[in-house]
Amino acid sequence: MQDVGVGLYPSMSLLNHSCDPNCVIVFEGYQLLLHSVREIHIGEELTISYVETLVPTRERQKQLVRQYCFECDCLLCQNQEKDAEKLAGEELAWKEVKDAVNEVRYPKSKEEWKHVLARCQNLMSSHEGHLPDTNIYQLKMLDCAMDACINLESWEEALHYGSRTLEPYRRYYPGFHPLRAVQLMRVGKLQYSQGMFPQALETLKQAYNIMKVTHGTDHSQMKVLMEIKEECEAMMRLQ
Ligand SMILES: C[S@@+](CC[C@H](N)C(=O)[O-])C[C@H]1O[C@@H](n2cnc3c(N)ncnc32)[C@H](O)[C@@H]1O
Repeated sequence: MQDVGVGLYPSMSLLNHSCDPNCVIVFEGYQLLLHSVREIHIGEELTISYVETLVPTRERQKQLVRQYCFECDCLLCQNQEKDAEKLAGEELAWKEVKDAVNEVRYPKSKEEWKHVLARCQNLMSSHEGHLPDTNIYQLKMLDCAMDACINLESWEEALHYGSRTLEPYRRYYPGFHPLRAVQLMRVGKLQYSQGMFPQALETLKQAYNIMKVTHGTDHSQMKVLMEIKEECEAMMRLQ
């Protein structure tokens, strides 16, 4: 798996969509990089996902029709795998969480982040036991709470929310997925910040194994990842 040789493809805009694609596109500054995420046979079509694959089949399909005017009939759309799990829990609860998460606009100040965090904390405590972390709206809220805590420099609480996202990320972004690599890296950094060096190293190694495929070893994010990994190893040698 490697750089797909974009030279063969005159333009990335020629790539068709699959909800289970064999390639991903990642940014490097203003550059777009195309990487294969599984073995591709000669003559096989290269595909990317045009939409966030986390959302259930019906929503992905609606978005593809609305934005790209076609109906997807990939295998994932046909078997609707994981849809039930993605919407597990009480419907009234996840609909409230979905609305709340969709309302969040990127906060511009600490006060706004505090407000976002308080909203997430209230929702999580009122729906405790009614929504599993595998529900995608609960998952989005955990991500949102993690972002808020990072912006408010509440590292321990950020790690609490981030750790809870890892298992759902593993289920919903299997194989090599850039979002899972970045999430593992974020959680690994938080573990490092809390002095949890062996755990951080393990998480960062998982991030590395995915990122070398999705981003490539020369990517700037990979260099940042290697630096933290090395710092972590140094701290472990000192202990
Ligand atoms: C960015 S273009 C992709 C290249 C396009 N197929 C071409 O030959 O120029 C996006 C358009 O390709 C078509 N397309 C992409 N993926 C598709 C898929 N999985 N099934 C059907 N049509 C698709 C849709 O018409 C969509 O609006």
